[in-house]
Amino acid sequence: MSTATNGSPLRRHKVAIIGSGNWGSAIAKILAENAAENSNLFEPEIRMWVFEEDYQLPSSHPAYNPSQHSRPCKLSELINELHENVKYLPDIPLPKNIVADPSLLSAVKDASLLIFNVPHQFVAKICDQIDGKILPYARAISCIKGVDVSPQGISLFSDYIGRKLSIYCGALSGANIASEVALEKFCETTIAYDPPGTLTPVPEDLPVVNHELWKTLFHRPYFHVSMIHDVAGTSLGGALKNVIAIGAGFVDGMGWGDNAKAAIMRIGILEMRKFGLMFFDTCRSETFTEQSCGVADLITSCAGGRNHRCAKLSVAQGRPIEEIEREVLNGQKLQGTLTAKEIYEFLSARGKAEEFPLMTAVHRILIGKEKVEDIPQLLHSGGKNEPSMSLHSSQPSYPCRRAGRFGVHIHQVRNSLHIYINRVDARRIPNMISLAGDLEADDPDFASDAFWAAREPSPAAFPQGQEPYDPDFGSQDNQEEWELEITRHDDLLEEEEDQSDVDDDPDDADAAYVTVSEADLRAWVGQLRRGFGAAPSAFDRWEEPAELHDTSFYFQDALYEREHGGNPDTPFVFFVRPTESSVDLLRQRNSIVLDRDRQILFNATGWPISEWQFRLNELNEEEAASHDDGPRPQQPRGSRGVGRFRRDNPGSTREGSPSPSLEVDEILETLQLSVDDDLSRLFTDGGSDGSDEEPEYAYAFTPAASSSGSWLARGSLRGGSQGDSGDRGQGSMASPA
Ligand SMILES: NC(=O)C1=CN([C@@H]2O[C@H](COP(=O)(O)OP(=O)(O)OC[C@H]3O[C@@H](n4cnc5c(N)ncnc54)[C@H](O)[C@@H]3O)[C@@H](O)[C@H]2O)C=CC1
Ligand SMILES: O=C(CO)COP(=O)(O)O
Repeated sequence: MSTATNGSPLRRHKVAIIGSGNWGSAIAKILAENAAENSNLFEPEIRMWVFEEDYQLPSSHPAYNPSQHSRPCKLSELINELHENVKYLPDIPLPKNIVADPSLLSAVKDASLLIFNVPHQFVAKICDQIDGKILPYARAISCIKGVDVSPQGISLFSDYIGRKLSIYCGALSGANIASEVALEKFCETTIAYDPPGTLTPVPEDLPVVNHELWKTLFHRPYFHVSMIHDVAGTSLGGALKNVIAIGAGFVDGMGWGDNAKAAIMRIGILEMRKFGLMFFDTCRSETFTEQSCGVADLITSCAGGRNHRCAKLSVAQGRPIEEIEREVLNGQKLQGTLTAKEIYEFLSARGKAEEFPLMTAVHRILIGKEKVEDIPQLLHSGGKNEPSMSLHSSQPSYPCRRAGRFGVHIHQVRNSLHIYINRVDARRIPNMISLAGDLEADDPDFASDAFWAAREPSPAAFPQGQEPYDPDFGSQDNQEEWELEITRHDDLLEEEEDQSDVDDDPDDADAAYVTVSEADLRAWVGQLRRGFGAAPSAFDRWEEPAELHDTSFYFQDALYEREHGGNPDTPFVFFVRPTESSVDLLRQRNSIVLDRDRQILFNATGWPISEWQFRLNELNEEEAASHDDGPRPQQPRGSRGVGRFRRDNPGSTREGSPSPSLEVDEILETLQLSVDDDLSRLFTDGGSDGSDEEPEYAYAFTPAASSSGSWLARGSLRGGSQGDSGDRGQGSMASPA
């Protein structure tokens, strides 16, 4: 690592905040205070992007100067002159190291830490503007309370931002009414940050971006930060409570009193949690019940938030909420009205609106389809729609398939869940071990630190506590399997009676038996999936993501996707030996990276990893079948060339060795894929440097829709020529030796 002689990194992070509304300005104040106090880590100046507008400073303002302020001035100029956001956060002095910048591009230029803090309806446009204009190794936090809903499904703004800009974005959310925070009244907040291991590395001369760094940037004596990993739960808490707060405002507007509001809040938190667990399989139940971003934010928002206030006034005065918003908020924006609509449309499209009676009622009242007076009836369904956590569903079951070389296999045997996982795969799953350690253990050995210590990969494998890319991944040495058998609490008795039926092996030192609550089980399965790179945008395809079935979870997803037709635009990239620069480009292009043995190294596509595994297994099977119905012959490493394909003769001309492993043109045809021209620039001719090394071919597929012809780029990458391995911090991907 490049450091000064005293061991400190050579450079400091430059922080930019995108947004300068009520919360944007309050957060900018916090950032500026902490940047000034931690000048070893951060450049003191905080750039704050201001959506420019003219503002007439009131003559009552103490700094009003008739020669300057008699006419409307640019808001950014007023902020820089008066060190106060006179429109969106009046009467709060801002630190002088905040620089208001009306140019978005100039505000984000050279910033390695980006804080997004705008009303959610403006995010897409902002991302469009800065796409490709930010540092590739930037890391971000979204303070936005909303969700991104499109016809394809729902995703978190943190994910949206990350995907759009090819960076990683975590989330900050909490019980944080901006005006109170700005007055430095004590509160708590939650920051969720859980980056994958495949990002463009943060340069070594900058401080490592981890939980500690984010905490240093945000924590204040009056603003207590709790760092967690559950980005979905954190973001959803902030987004969904806005809808519930409108419901609370309705009943307050009716004057129904505190009991009624408590009922709304109780049902609200259950619906929020149910929504999170149903549609986001990394979501943890306790994020809603234990964190500031969950129940605490719901309480404060139902008491003093803008959504609550405007809904209450709207009912009390019998006027549309939009009118009240314009009248009382002076340009600030409600998030709950739009979120209510988005959530309703999302649920309706999936036939789930009835299962969320409160959120549904709020939206239908807002659009005039129901009456506030009818809220009690709308919520009462004889318990039918009470948010519940049933594990059983009417999902079809699919035949179980073995995940084979792809590491994890999850299989239900009677009432328990068997997870087979190899050691290297386990390493790739952040927190898997600590998560398992958290579970209530049935077996004292399993619970013991020694059990896990014996299995924990060496700390060297986790620089700065992060998971690295493992160049040995897939090698024979690392195929040792663990078997974890997980049993639900409520099935324990039954299970005990039936022990003889359970497929276990008490002599197997790597087998462990855990009793797990349903919430933990869901979270854990989510964690497993996410560890394998399942893109969050795929979550909406899993109607009941963590249901137990007599089948493998992975293939259920894959089959579900297949049955529903899939997406012809889904990219498919098959690639060998990633280098840092190529990985970077492939990430930007929604690609998946495989190694020579078709092990998935990372997945930056919108498809769940399961889909890839499914396809790859199919390929393996087809391939095996095409070899005298026997197993695929093992090729020495580096020799698994697949033949050469030329653009001028689409998908048919081959030279060099015939393909022992893959009929690429058939795949292209079957999957209706073509190759992205741009990707071909990644590849150089293997062996042209005179080395003896076998060229390692790269296969890059992108959707046919993006290109008129169907052809394949061919190239090879030479391993180990990429210089900096960048094996530090989250997001590093070491160059193969
Ligand atoms: N205000 C609060 O107490 C809290 C707000 N939040 C969340 O923070 C996010 C940002 O909210 P606030 O800072 O309060 O914003 P705000 O409600 O003060 O909204 C006004 C902001 O939107 C900007 N704006 C208006 N039109 C725009 C456009 N076309 N493009 C881009 N920007 C435009 C304005 O310049 C101003 O900065 C929201 O998601 C909100 O839910 C989170 C915690 C507390
Ligand atoms: O999120 C908030 C408090 O945590 C503020 O909510 P409102 O947008 O309803 O004011």
